[in-house]
Amino acid sequence: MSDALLSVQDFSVVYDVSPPVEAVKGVSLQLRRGEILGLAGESGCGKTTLAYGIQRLLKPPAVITSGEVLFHDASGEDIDVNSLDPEEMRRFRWDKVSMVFQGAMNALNPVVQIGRQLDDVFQVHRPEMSRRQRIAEVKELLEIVKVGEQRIRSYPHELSGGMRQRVMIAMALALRPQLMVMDEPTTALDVLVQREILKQISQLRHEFGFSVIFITHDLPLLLEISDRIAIMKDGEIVELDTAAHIWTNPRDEYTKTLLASFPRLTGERGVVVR
Ligand SMILES: Nc1ncnc2c1ncn2[C@@H]1O[C@H](COP(=O)(O)OP(=O)(O)OP(=O)(O)O)[C@@H](O)[C@H]1O
Repeated sequence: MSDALLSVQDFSVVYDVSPPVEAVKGVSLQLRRGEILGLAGESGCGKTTLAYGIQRLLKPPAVITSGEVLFHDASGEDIDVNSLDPEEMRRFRWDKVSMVFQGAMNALNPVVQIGRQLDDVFQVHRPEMSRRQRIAEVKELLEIVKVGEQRIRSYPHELSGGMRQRVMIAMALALRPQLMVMDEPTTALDVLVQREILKQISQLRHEFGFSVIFITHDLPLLLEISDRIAIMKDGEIVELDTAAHIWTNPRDEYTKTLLASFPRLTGERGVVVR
């Protein structure tokens, strides 16, 4: 596929405990450049293990037992993620991929102004930038995520939960990654704030061209935001299709069960403009 960003082939992860847990079993998928791929499925089906595993973020007792992960870099180079040494892996994670975790907004340092925390990202990873350039970038980022540059000197506690999560998204965007992995990024927020943020993520990926892997057990939410959705069950992807097809024409029995477990309030799909 010419517009693929990530190709995952026969990827398996086992937690080496007694008895061993086969958390991800022979998963293959391709993520396209600029798309939002939703990863859905009930708790424990392996979503997080898969998303972390393809970035090699898992720790023992997790063992990757099979699989290839190829990152098709914007430069044209194909990067075999499994073959990177620790230093290359560290740089790969910062330069190409970024993560937004559930409750990430609580990860901000409470005693440091948010502008300063964003500035730190550039100081560490773009040491060649001048102070003036960094401040300009930080202000721009705060504008992009609609926090507003006037908040540059705010402390986290002076911001709402939604605003803090936007700051975390700004941080994830800072180095212009090609892939953003979001693990239940808006779960802790109320529904309206959540929608606003999702809408913005969707617009930003058009603007900046990054792809998103969006993990949640909230299938209705995924139907709104995703281009395609992978449904996981017991470590396997049982169906992968466009959000429209999953909604109107689910083929797998488990997908149907999952859809039926959510009330259909409006009968229509989609509040978020994709
Ligand atoms: N450190 C661990 N040791 C042993 N088993 C684990 C470990 N971490 C996860 N598992 C098991 O691996 C399976 C997949 O877990 P995973 O967290 O990837 O699922 P998930 O779909 O992301 O769930 P959730 O939505 O609850 O986060 C589960 O059966 C879980 O119990």
